[in-house]
Parts: sequence; C-alpha cells; structure tokens
Amino acid sequence: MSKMYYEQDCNLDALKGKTVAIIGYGSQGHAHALNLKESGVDVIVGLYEGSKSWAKAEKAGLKVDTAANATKAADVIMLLVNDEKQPAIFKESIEPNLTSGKYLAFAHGFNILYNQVAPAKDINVFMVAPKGPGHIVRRMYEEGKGTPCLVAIHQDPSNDTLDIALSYAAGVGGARAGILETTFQEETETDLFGEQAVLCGGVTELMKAGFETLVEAGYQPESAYFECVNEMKLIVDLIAEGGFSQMRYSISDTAEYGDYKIGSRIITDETRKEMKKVLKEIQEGTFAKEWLVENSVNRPYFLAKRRIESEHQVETVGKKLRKMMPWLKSEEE
Ligand SMILES: NC(=O)C1=CN([C@@H]2O[C@H](COP(=O)(O)OP(=O)(O)OC[C@H]3O[C@@H](n4cnc5c(N)ncnc54)[C@H](OP(=O)(O)O)[C@@H]3O)[C@@H](O)[C@H]2O)C=CC1
Ligand SMILES: CC[C@](O)(C(C)=O)C(=O)O
Ligand SMILES: [Mg+2]
Ligand SMILES: [Mg+2]
Repeated sequence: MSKMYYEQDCNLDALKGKTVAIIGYGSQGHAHALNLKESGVDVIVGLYEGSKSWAKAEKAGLKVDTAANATKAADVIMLLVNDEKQPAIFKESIEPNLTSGKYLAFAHGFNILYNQVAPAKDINVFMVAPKGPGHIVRRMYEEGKGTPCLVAIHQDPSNDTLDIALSYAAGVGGARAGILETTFQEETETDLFGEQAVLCGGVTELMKAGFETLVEAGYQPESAYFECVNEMKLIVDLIAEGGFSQMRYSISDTAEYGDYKIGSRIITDETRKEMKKVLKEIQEGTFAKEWLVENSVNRPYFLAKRRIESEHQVETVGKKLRKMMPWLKSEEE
C-alpha cells in the first residue's frame, strides 16, 4: 500500500544539531540549500574552485567551501551535481571524507540504481526527489506552498534514515504537498520515463508538431505559438488545479467535443506501443548505458541537438512574444 507523509508526520528537529552539505548549486541545489536554511537547518554548499555557482551561493548568504571540505563539515551530504558528474565527484571529493554513520543523499536514483556510485555499507543512503524543476521548488517554497517529493531509503545502518529523510523533505517544503515513500528503482524508472515520454520529450514534440503543422499550412507563426505553446500552460494549470474535469469545465463544449473525438487520433495505439518500448529500454538499462557512453565521448549528439533545438522558429518567435509579457519570468541567465 502506498505511504504518504505530510507535515504532521515529519520531525524537522531530526536535523537539529546536524549540518547539511549541498554539493552543487544549480537548479535543485539552490532550491534545497535556500529552503533548508529558511527552515532553520544549518547548511553549507560544496562546490569547486572556479565554479560560477560559488559567488551566487555566497551572495544568497550561504556558507560555501569545496565539496571535500563541505563533506568533512557535514553529517548529511546531498549530491546535487549533474548525474553524469556524480561518480567522479563522489570518488574524488566525497568518499574520502564520508566517515561511518554519515548520511549520503540523492535527488534522483540513477547512480545508485545503475551502480555508478557505491557507498560503503556503514553509510546511510537516502533519496529526496522533488517532483518538480528546482526553480519551481524554490518559488513554491517562497510562496508558502510546496512541491511533492519522493523519499526512499537505500541503506540504513543507523536505523533512523527515514526520520532524517522526512525531516529533509519537510525542510525543502515537500511535506506541504505530500511525500510519497518509494524505492530508488521506482523513482529512477518513473522519472526517466516521465521526462522522456511525457513531460519534456513528449510535450515539446507535441508542441512543435502542432506549431509546424499550422505554420506549414500558411498560418502566422505568432498565432501558432499562442495556440500550441503559450496556451499549454494555461490549460495544464487548470488540470493541475482540478483535474481534467476542471479543464473541461472551463473550455467550450466545442473544444471538449474535439478533445474526446480527436485526442486518440494523435496519441494512437502506435504511440502507446512506443511508450512501452521506451519504458522497457529504461528498465533494461539500455537508456542509462547510452547516456553514459554519450558522456564518455563528450556529448556530440546532446550538444548538436541543444543548438538545433534552440534555433527552431518556435523558440525565436516565442522569445519575441514573451518580451511583451513581462510577468513571464525566465530563470535562464
Ligand atoms: N533539475 C531539476 O529540477 C531536477 C534534478 N534532479 C536531480 O538533481 C541532481 C542535480 O541536478 P540539477 O539541479 O539539474 O543540476 P544543475 O546542472 O542545475 O547544477 C549542477 C551544479 O553542480 C555544480 N558542479 C559541477 N561540477 C561540480 C564539481 N566538480 N563539484 C561541485 N559542484 C559541481 C555546478 O556548478 P557550476 O555550474 O558552477 O559548474 C552546478 O551548481 C541530479 O541528480 C538530477 O537528476 C531531480 C529532480 C529535478
Ligand atoms: C522533468 C525533468 C526532471 O525529471 C524534473 C524537473 O523532475 C529532471 O530530471 O530535471
Ligand atoms: Mg523528475
Ligand atoms: Mg529527472
């Protein structure tokens, strides 16, 4: 049976007297460090000499040191550097300073599930994985709201790792929305599937396909952008707030009829079959292997696609239109 935890189930005091090192100060790192600090936790950020994040973290009022020194100073070490960089940083800076009984934490299970990081048996290992982008985790916390989190325990030699993990999850704001207990395997496989097939890969390809269909048929790119990209958030906000039924309550009956009639012509049996294939590749470790190889040869596919995607018309038109909507805050520097 699924196990959910809320504020009344979490004891923030479990982290009292302990220091938490946040290694990395990017999307998740800045959100965890600042939310925990504002929840009363003693935080130190761990980076490397020359890191562009160093000055940012100091400017935000956080203690900063190298990853090795931060690990030495801390009882709980949360690894929030890029997944592909974690194994080397763990070996070089963290493992030599992880004394028995410390807690090592992750926000994604990739490196534990696929055996890229293997902590000694006397180290407590847990995961707190927010189900949202770091900048939103921070923004929600500042607004007095929270982002749901997953929590999982990999090793528990001290017999209190769940208490520490729940305290941590509450400190980042997760208990305001709900913390679901899971395993490293379930988190990794569902997270990879979600970002590839639905949230990132699925949504951007759907938007681009809609945008390109309209533009190729001779409609204005601005019209295609408003229809297929900008309005997505407005529709999805209604779904997030009140389910499909609230979205369908707010749209016209004409749109609702089109939704029922046409949706399954777009997401076809073929698409569902492909989703199953994608999930199998994740479960069998094929995707993980590919991503590790891509990194070992300096990411040629990843970097080329990043450039090509950033030059797509949907991006250039969107940039121009968003400038006229100053309330749309961009987190990119
Ligand atoms: N992005 C997200 O919203 C989510 C991410 N996660 C997980 O969180 C983890 C972190 O991802 P994310 O926040 O996207 O990472 P980012 O790429 O946003 O940030 C990485 C950070 O690590 C720092 N860094 C890089 N190399 C080193 C090093 N050698 N020593 C110390 N710090 C270093 C970077 O500093 P600099 O930039 O100065 O080089 C940067 O501050 C991953 O496990 C990811 O799967 C989980 C849920 C959502
Ligand atoms: C959806 C992408 C994500 O899994 C996330 C923000 O939750 C990630 O890895 O960044
Ligand atoms: Mg995710
Ligand atoms: Mg992810």
